[in-house]
Amino acid sequence: VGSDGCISPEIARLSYEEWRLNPSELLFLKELGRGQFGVVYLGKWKETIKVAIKTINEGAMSEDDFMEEAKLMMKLSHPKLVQLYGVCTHHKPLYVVTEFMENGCLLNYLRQRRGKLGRDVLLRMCQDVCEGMEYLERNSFIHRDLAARNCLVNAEHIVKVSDFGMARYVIDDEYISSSGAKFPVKWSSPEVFHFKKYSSKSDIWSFGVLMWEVFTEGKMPFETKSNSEVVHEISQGNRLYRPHLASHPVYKVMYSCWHEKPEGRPTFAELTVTLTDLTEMT
Ligand SMILES: CS(=O)(=O)c1ccc(C(=O)Nc2cccc(-c3cn4ccnc4c(Nc4ccc(C(=O)N5CCOCC5)cc4)n3)c2)cc1
Repeated sequence: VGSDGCISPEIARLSYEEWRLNPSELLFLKELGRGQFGVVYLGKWKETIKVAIKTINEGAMSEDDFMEEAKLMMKLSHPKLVQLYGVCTHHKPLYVVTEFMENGCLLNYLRQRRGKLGRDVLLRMCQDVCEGMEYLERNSFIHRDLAARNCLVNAEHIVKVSDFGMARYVIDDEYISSSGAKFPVKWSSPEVFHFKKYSSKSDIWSFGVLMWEVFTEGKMPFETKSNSEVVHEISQGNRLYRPHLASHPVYKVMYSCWHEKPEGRPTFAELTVTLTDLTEMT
C-alpha cells in the first residue's frame, strides 16, 4: 500500500512508469449511474486519462475482504475485461477506479439499438464476452454474476466483462440470499440456486443466458415469471426459448450451457472455438 493509502498497479497499457492512484489526481466530471455499491462517475486521472470512478457507499461492501482480493484482481488483465486501475482507501467512501467504457452497459446498449444490430454483430458481442470469460476460467477466477448488465461497451463497440468477483463483497441480504428479490436466479444454474455451488461451469450457465439476452436485444429472461417459478421451470427441465434472431446453431450453443449437470456443459475454452466456427459459417 502506497504512502497515500492507495494500492495501485502499474498501468502497463498507459505508460511504463508506476502510476500511483492519488485521490488528489482524480477529477470527477459527471455521474454515469448508480451501481450496486453506489454512484459511478466519469472522471479524469492526471487531467488526461478518462476513468470510471465507483464510489462505495459505507455498509454496501465488505471492504476489508475486497481490499484483500483487489491485489489479485488488478493482476487480471485482458482486452475483454474492464481493467481495474486502482483502489483508493485514503478516505471514505472508497473509490474503485477502472478503465472507462464510453457506451455504457451492454443491456442498455442492446435496448437502445433494438432492430439496428445485425446477427453478425450480436454473435461478435458474445465472442467478446466469451474471450474475457475464457481468460478468467484459465485463471480459475469465477465471476459469480455474469449478465448483460455486468458487461460494458467501449467507443469501438467492443464488449468487456466487468465486476468479476464483486458479488462476493455485496452486503445486501436481498442480493445474497437465493430467496432474495435481487438474487440473479434467472442467470443461476441449479447447483447455484440450490447450494450456491459456484464454478466456471456455473458462469457458463450464466453465459448462456447472456447469449439469450444478446439475441433478444435485451429482453428480461422468463419475463412473466417470478424467481421461484423459474426455479420450478428449470427443475422441470424447461429452458429459455430460441430468440428469433438466433439461428439454430446459435441456439444449440446457448442451450448447451444449460445442461442440468455442470460436467455436461462446455468450457469457455471450447465455446470460443465453437463461436469462432459459427462466425466463419454464417
Ligand atoms: C452486483 S455486482 O456484480 O457486485 C455489481 C454490478 C454493477 C456495478 C456497477 O458499478 N454498475 C454501474 C452502474 C452505472 C454505471 C456503471 C459504469 C461503469 N463503468 C466502468 C467503465 N465505464 C463505465 C460506465 N460507462 C458509462 C455508463 C453510462 C454512459 C451513458 O451515459 N450512456 C448514455 C448514452 O449512451 C451511452 C451510455 C456512458 C458510459 N458505467 C456501472 C457494481 C457491482
